[in-house]
Amino acid sequence: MAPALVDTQPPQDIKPAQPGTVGYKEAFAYGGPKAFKKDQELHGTATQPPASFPKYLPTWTDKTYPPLEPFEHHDHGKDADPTFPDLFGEGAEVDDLTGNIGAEVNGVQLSKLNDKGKDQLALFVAQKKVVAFRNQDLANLDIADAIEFGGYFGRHHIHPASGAPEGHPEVHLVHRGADDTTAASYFKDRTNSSTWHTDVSYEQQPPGTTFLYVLDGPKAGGDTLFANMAEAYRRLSPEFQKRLHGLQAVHSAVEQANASRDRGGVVRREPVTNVHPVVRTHPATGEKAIYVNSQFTRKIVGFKKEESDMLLKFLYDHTALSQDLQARVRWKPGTVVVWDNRVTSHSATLDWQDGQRRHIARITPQAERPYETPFEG
Ligand SMILES: O=C(O)CCC(=O)C(=O)O
Ligand SMILES: [Fe+2]
Repeated sequence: MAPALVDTQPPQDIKPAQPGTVGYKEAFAYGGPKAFKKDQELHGTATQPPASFPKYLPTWTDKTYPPLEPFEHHDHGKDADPTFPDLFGEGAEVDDLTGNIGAEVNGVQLSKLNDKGKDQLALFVAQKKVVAFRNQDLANLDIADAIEFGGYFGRHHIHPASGAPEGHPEVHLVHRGADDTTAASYFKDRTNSSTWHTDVSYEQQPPGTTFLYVLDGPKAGGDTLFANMAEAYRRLSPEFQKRLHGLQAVHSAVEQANASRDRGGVVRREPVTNVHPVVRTHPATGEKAIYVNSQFTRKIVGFKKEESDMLLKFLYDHTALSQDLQARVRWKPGTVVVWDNRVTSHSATLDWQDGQRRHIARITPQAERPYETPFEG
C-alpha cells in the first residue's frame, strides 16, 4: 500500500528571508553583465581562444515574467523498465563513480534516446543520483532541439536571475569568461568555494531530472561535486530521522535576486519564498532524502532563530563533510551531467586561477511539489 502523504501546506506566517542566515554564501559560478566582455568571448584574448559555442554566450534582457503557476508533473521514472534496455544498448559502458553515488557512461547518445530510453534515464539518474555521460552531441544541436529534448522531463524552469542565450530564456548559463579574475577576488574574502545547494529550491515545484552540459572549461579544475542526500538521511539515527519528519523549512530566492542586481544582472521574476518538508520522498524510488541547502534554505518553520540555525548548520555540515556520500565529477569536452535535484546537493569548485573560460549550460525541468511520507523506522 502506498504510504500516506503528510500534509505540507505552508503555514500562513512566512516572514521574508533574513540576511545573514547561517550557511549562505555568494555564488561565484555566474558572471553578470558587469563582468562580461563580449569582444573577448567572440574573438579571444592574447592567451585565450574564442568561446567554442558563441550561440550559448549569455545575454541579459529587460523582459520580465509573471509568477510561476502550479502545474501537474508526471515523473517518467515511474514508467521505466528497471532493466534499462532502451537506455543501455549495445556498446554502452557504465561504471560507478563511487560506492554511494554516481556513474559514468560511455557509448550512449542522449539526444537519440526514444521515449522509453528517456523514462529509463529518469529512473537510472534517480537511483545513481548523478550520471556523467561522455561524448555527447547536445551542445552541437540547435539550442531549440536541446530544449525540446529536456522538455520531456518536465516544464522548463526559466531562471529568475541568470543570463541566457539570445532567444532561449529556458537555458540557464554558468559562465566565467576568458581572463576572468573571479578566483583572485573571491579568495580575498573566503577560505574555500564550497557552496552546496540544490537548484532553485525556493520554487514551489523545484527541478527533478536536471542537465548540465559543458561548452568550454579549464584544462583542469572546475569540477562539480554532488552529494547523495538520500544516503545522508539514512546515515542519521532513527531518533534523529524521526525528529526531522514533520519539520518544514522556508526557502528563499531573495538573496540570489539581490546578488544578481549587485552584478548588474537581471531579476526576471519577483523573488519568492516557499515552504518545503525537511525530508522529502522521491516519486519513482520512494527514497527519503534531506531537503535543505545552505544557498536557499533560511529557516525551520516554528523554530526560534538559534534553534533553526543550529539544526540547519548540522545538516549543512553533514552534507559538506560526508565525503563518503559525495562524487566529484570531472568535466571533459562533450560531457553532459544529469542529476536528480530532489535527492542530491551539488557544489561548484573554484580552483583554476589562470583566466581559462568556464562555460556550462543547464536545462532545468521542474518536477512535483516536494512531499513527505511518514517515518518508517
Ligand atoms: O558550476 C558548477 O559546477 C555548478 C553550477 C550550478 O550549481 C548550477 O548551475 O546549478
Ligand atoms: Fe546548482
